[in-house]
Amino acid sequence: LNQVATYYGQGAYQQRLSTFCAETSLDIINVGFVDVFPDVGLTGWPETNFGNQCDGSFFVNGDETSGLLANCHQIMEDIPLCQDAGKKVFLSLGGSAPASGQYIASKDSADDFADWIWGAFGPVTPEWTADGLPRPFGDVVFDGFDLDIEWGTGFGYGYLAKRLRHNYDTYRDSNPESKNFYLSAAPQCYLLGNLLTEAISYAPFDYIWVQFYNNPSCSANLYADGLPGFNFDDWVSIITSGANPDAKLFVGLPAEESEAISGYYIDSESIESLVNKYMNKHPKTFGGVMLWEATGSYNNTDSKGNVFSQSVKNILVD
Ligand SMILES: CNC(=N)NC(=O)NC
Repeated sequence: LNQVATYYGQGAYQQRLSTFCAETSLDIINVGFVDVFPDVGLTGWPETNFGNQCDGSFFVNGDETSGLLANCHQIMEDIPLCQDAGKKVFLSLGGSAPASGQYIASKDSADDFADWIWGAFGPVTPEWTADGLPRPFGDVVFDGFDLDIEWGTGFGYGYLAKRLRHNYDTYRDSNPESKNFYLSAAPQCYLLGNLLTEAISYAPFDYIWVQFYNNPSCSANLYADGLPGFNFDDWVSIITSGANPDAKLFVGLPAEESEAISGYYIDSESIESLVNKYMNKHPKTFGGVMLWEATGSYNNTDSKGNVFSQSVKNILVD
């Protein structure tokens, strides 16, 4: 079924996550971000940033203060509400800042990073807690992990994704009753020098939400303006020739005018035309729409009082 995905964690004056758990149009919520990776993180741990949602205290690692937020109680309390409402909640790695944060030094450190993320944010294991390692969201178990890679050289992200998949598969082999886990990625829409296309060819992602905004050569506004360049077809080819040819491709779009560079927001009429064309052109690969981001969508209501994600959902399912 065509789904709506969004991001939560960086919205201006955002409300707690439960507000968006109650939004029936949202199917997948990416909570962002793990914005600094261990090779460059304080004390060798990843660092996190969830906007206005935490109390500013950080975990201590040995006798050093890390950059890992320790008290984000509202997010911890609310993720189960979203999951009970049938939504998938992913933890997003990356984000748009800091530029220096998304560095992976080697394959070994990519594997170590994946193991750390799995231990801290995946299923609760006695070993992890016995080692006194942190569970920033307690017993909350994310449904998957998202790579929102905006910076770096491209190195390591495929290894990171593949190791996460390995960890899922190993865990499910010994816990066959456990829920499924998912991998997603949010590449920019340009192809030359793209930081995630190699990872997509190497590791089996389940969802690819391409950022068809803020990029002059390939964004959705070109389609809306009747101009060439919108490259959804190219992304279908990348996915169908990648490690998971059945991955779903989402059209990534701004949720309101102010959440993208001027000119890149397209309205629901344009989205309806674009969705109708590409959903029918690629029925197997078309998966839905991703909106950046939840608070912007919530503030962007139409004449009928529908928030933007609801307008988009109505287009997808009608
Ligand atoms: C300002 N940062 C972003 N727009 N980031 C994204 O859209 N990530 C999917």
